Amino acid sequence: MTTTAQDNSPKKRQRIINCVTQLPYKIQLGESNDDWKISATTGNSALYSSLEYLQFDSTEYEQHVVGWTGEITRTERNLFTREAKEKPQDLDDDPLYLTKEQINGLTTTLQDHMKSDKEAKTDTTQTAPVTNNVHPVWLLRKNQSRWRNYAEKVIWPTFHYILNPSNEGEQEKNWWYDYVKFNEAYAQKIGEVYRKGDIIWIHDYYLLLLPQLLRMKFNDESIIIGYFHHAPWPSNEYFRCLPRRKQILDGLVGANRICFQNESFSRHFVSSCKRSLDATAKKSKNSSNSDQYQVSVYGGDVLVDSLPIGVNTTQILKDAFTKDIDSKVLSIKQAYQNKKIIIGRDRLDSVRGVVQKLRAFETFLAMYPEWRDQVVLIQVSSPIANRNSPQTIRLEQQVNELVNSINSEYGNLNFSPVQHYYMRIPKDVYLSLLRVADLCLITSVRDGMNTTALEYVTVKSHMSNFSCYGNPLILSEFSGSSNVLKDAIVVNPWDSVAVAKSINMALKLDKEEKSNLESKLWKEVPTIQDWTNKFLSSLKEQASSDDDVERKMTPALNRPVLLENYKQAKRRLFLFDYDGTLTPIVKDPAAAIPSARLYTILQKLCADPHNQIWIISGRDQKFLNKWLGGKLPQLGLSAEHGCFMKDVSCQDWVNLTEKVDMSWQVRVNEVMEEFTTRTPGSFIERKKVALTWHYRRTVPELGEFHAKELKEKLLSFTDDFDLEVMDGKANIEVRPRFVNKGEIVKRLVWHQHGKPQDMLKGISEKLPKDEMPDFVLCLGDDFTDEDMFRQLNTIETCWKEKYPDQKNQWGNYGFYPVTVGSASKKTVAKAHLTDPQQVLETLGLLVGDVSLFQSAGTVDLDSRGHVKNSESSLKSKLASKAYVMKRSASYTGAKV
Ligand SMILES: O=P(O)(O)OC[C@H]1O[C@H](O[C@H]2O[C@H](CO)[C@@H](O)[C@H](O)[C@H]2O)[C@H](O)[C@@H](O)[C@@H]1O
Ligand SMILES: [Mg+2]
Repeated sequence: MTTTAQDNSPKKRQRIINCVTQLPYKIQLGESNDDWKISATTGNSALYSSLEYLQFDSTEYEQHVVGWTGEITRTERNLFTREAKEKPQDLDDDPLYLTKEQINGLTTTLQDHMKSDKEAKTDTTQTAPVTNNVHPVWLLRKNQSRWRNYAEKVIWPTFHYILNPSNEGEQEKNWWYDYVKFNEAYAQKIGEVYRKGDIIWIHDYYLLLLPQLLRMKFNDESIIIGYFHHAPWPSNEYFRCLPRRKQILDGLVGANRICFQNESFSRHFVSSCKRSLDATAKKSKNSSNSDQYQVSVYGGDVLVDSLPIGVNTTQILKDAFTKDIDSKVLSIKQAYQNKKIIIGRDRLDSVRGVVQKLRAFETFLAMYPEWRDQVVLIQVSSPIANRNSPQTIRLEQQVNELVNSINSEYGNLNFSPVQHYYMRIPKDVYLSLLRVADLCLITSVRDGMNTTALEYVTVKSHMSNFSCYGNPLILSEFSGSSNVLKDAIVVNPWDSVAVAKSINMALKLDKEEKSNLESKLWKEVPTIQDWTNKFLSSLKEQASSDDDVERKMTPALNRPVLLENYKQAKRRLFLFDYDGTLTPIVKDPAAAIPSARLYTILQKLCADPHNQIWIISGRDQKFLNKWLGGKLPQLGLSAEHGCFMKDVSCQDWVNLTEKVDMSWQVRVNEVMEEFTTRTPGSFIERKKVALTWHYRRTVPELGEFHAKELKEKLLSFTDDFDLEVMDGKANIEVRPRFVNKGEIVKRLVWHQHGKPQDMLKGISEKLPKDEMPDFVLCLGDDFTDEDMFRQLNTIETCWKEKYPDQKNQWGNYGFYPVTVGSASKKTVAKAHLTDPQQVLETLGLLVGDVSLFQSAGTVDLDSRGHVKNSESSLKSKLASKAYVMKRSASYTGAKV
């Protein structure tokens, strides 16, 4: 018998960086500025129980939580009782200048809090405690709720099918800038925490830009980012109303996996990507037999699917069946003796359907007089944060009016059929209500997942003394939960009569019918442990499958560095491809003409004497002259992938292929014509030298199939002529091998900056470094542009040897070879921008045409959300110092 040695060493756990909108704590600051009060927040119970599970019970993962501190409020002591209570101070006016020590102090307090939670909650020591695992995002500024505005006032309504007139006015623009900064602040914090091999998990719609920002930040091809969307995702007809729809989608598709609460939300998302990003998608089934999509966008792939969130069923049952709650259940029962109890608990906002519920209940009492005086509806409505908005005030009025009218119509001096509590209730009261209920009524008109429904079914799965087992649930078909709890009594909340009939039917169910329903429903409740593990293990799988194929992810272009380098450089060279880089790809080549915005930006770039701008394209001279050279003679042009050149501020073209034998054109043309006849919709673009066969307008499958065949046929004889056959974007191009875009780049970089070109002369590698460019931005989208990037990389290697001491402050020579397309595209470029729109935004940034916060990833921020080293950042630092001095003086009695 052989024995195997047991490995007792602790297993290395997979690190997870879990990014949530807000840490699960409410943070209050006492008058002394050092006295922190930390308590658990309410809401988001499902998500926070997933954090708890990873924190306390998971042996497989080491969790690090990154989250905003939330609005920090101040407390003051009551003079008589000495009790601390929230100061009714306007948060908008509190600048919250905290010193580094105070911030560190609070971070430690939060970490200790988490640790003591662990000690209190676990009785096992199977996992090593991770102490430094709470990483607060500090965004201390006046008006702390500013960070919520865009998410809550623009995104949330649209995602819940509420269209507010958006005029992209000043206010909304500022909200957007704050939203961008909020996401940037997370990227920065994650930058401090991230280690190679970590999995990053991002939650919900406050952080839609974060996936792409992280790609931009980390030069780590193996980084795995998962995003879970807790809210509904609307149909594209709604989503496309968002003025920033493209930036939002661009931000999200930086993730490897995007997951939703149900299949219809993921379908809507895919449709938004198809319409707004021109993405394609392949549908299949995942291991749980639900739809998943491989969405190809900007040449890379993202996995999109759904996984409904769950609740911590074990904990709920443990908490709900205690002696204390038994006695609470009994008191409620006694208060409503011989009456059926219907319960509802919702946030009072326009989508939770409280108004619909009350209308349905009113209809029920009208339709079924026999139930009057026999049924009570206990409705708990919790107030939302922004109670002062006109919509909320109107909603409160509507609810009050309905409650009053039902109670005056169907109640009497001793009894009111609707008991409305407009307040937040403690957990034990909530659990008592779930237990005591004969029926739970959920009539939301839109939600992602209604956890009350899941918690109710969980509680009803348990036998207890009060014959509360298995009571039914009425659930709105518009709630995300109806996709999960398929055996609930599903209703349309807008149809009061149908809901009334369902209430009647539900209350009349006998014990056996109820028990049957519950046993089906109970099986349908997902647990939070399962949800967390499934989500993370699929990300782990993705990470390991990507290891196999040695996936290389290209980081997004670091725009703060680019901008800084641009400002400092004196000899700037721009090398731009045209189609797919400066203009989007369109069906008809003749229609791909420069936009007014492109002209403006090129004009501004050209106007700076430090800049030399070249367009290096596959297009012919005629096209480039007509649309670019003719309008901006300062541009240098190169046509047909390097066959022709026109220097900056010069009219004449030089043909670099003059001495080449062109007899191959006849043969290539013949073959291309044969394929054009066989492939309806295809055509040949005949340039001076190159020939291009286009198949964008064919039936896609046929075009692709014939393109492959054509390429093989051309390759069989092109070697004899030393030709290159290139796979372009829905085209096959042929041109002489010895010219390519890389050759042009070589000539332009190894050149005295600003001096005219001698096109027929070779290059000299003996030039002093300070006569050549100190900033080269090279942008291209296509296979042929790789020659440019490769050339720049070669020159960089050469310069490293030749001029090792002449690097700039970033440790390089200012070369930016950037591909236009997704991060997962195969390229030798060092960075990527997603599409021509992002190209223009980036160039706009350089010429001061675009605000720093128009799009994400343009600047670095300080911990208060100011641009690092900017005037406002410095001002804020000074104000903070003055504030701290004043405070300490007021404590010591000294004068400042
Ligand atoms: O080097 P580029 O400036 O990127 O030019 C490459 C080719 O672009 C053009 O074709 C491509 O763009 C068309 C317009 O969007 C599109 O309809 C076509 O399917 C693409 O292949 C151009 O027609 C070619 O001559 C260029 O070589
Ligand atoms: Mg191109």
